[in-house]
Amino acid sequence: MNKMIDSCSEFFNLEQEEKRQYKGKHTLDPISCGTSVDASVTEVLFWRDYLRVLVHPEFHSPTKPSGFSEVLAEFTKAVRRVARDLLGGISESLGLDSSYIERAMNLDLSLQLLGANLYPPCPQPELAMGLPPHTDHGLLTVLVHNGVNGLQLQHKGMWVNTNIIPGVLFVHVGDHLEVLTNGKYKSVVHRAVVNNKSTRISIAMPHGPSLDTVVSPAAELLENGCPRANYTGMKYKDYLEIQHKSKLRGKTRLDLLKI
Ligand SMILES: O=C(O)CCC(=O)C(=O)O
Ligand SMILES: [Fe+2]
Repeated sequence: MNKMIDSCSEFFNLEQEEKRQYKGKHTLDPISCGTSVDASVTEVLFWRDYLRVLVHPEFHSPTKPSGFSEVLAEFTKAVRRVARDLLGGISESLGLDSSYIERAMNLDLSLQLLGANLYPPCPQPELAMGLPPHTDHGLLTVLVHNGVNGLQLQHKGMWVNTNIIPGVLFVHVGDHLEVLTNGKYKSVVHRAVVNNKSTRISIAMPHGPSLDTVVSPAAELLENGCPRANYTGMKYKDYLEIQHKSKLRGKTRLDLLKI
């Protein structure tokens, strides 16, 4: 985990020239990096550099810094194993077979992303935001950071600071687990704030279904006592396209699927 954080730090320290080749424009570009969120759709800038890499089902990696791709490959595999185990446990918690989500979401071809964020110290942190309030699109996101806090979760209308112990994997629920479970699991609205002392690095790894899976509430969950589906189905890939074009704000994209 520390090796992955160090490698991301080295990537962010590369010369602009070397990073320029990764100026991705489309949501499924294998590698993209830049500043803020996506300057083409967001007029407000955020205090953040990012690197976004598609790591599964096809593995991609920047070629520099040296050793990056080996560290990323190992991290990708280890984190995917954790996410799959958790999804097995979540299936059971819903009274379903432990392999239910794995099969229904076609996890052998699951979309897994590396989302690395760098938040440098900000002279006026009260006037800036690292990442605006949003939910993640996948089933689960596994997050680690370099020990500098900054992630806040929305709970009952209030922002709650997280205090993530270094070395711990922090996991939150994404939009598609909310849809699949018909709202039994709720995706978490979160944001990243910045500070004026230390650089923060976070690595978020969203795990989704396969791109062509149409996700709708599991029929098995609608049979017993829950009379109707609260969400319409949508292909995961189409949802990602919509998300890419919209401004990051709270749960607005999930509202599109609510019946
Ligand atoms: O930096 C953080 O803690 C949050 C990152 C995040 O929410 C994301 O990359 O989706
Ligand atoms: Fe997020």
